[in-house]
Amino acid sequence: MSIVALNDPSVRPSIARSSAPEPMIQMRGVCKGFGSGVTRVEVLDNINLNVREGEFLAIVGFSGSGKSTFMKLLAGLETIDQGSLTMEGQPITGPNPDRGLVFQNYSLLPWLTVRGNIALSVNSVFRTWGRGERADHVERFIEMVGLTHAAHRRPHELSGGMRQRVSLARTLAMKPKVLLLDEPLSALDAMTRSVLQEEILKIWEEERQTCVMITNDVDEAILVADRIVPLNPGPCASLGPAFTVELDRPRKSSELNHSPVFKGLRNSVTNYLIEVRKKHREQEAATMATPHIELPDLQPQSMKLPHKSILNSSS
Ligand SMILES: Nc1ncnc2c1ncn2[C@@H]1O[C@H](COP(=O)(O)OP(=O)(O)OP(=O)(O)O)[C@@H](O)[C@H]1O
Repeated sequence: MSIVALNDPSVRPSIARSSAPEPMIQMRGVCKGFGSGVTRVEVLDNINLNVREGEFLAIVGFSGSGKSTFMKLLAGLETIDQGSLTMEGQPITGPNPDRGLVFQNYSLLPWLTVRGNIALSVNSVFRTWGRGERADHVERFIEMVGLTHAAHRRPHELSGGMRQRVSLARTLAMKPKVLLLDEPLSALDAMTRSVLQEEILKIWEEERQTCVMITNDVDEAILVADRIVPLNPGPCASLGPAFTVELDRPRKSSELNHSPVFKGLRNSVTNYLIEVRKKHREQEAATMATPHIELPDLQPQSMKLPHKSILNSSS
């Protein structure tokens, strides 16, 4: 396991080496906040990150730290306030089929079947392809996520895990250069989650797309990723040190549990997260501590009014 401090100014970023290939995604000094005036929230602060072509990168962090905001910036659904964010050297200014996003909440069209939902995306991206070619492509991705038997069903006839598979197939079928996975499995039960983790991994091993996955599950991050980067607690969340996952592929969760490398890495990442949260809470407590205020020595006055009889008008 090796650790590279991304935010440590003494560590030279990889772009400084002329022989290094240009990263697929590059973030430099990225800041993002919402609102204005007193309601302004600074969510992300000085984010610096390179994602290499073909790399599987996992971002782990706490709830509310800004993980979805981070992903929306990569997807082009939100724009940065400061810094630079590029893909293949070009600024990311809006959504693009080159960046496919899979959400936690699969937004499938309820009136279309599994096949129809996937075909809709395929038809919109591959307009120049012949009808047969597009249909074959759709079937290939239905098969890839193991839904051939349910291709004719509508979303309400599917389980949560099956819907998430459709969502994944729909995005994969558009052949994005970068796959963005925003906690795609967090709404699923442990068993389904574990099956889908291995499926995502299998598909990624076949396709080797650049992939950025957000997760709050350290074990999941180690199973899938080449590198794990923690997102420190917000507001003003910054990235922590990158942990390299030095485990051979293909990986299986049942086998990893016995690996000393896995256990060591899990301890390192978890300890980092615990420590950073503890520090954050201490800082919060220090800033929220009530200042000692000297009150003036005032004597209470009687607020009693002279006695009056109140007569009921109806009597
Ligand atoms: N459009 C928005 N307008 C105002 N504030 C926002 C907006 N989007 C996010 N925020 C705020 O930014 C902060 C981070 O939100 P975000 O959804 O990115 O966190 P998260 O880490 O994904 O959270 P969770 O794990 O709970 O989904 C929160 O305080 C949230 O209220």
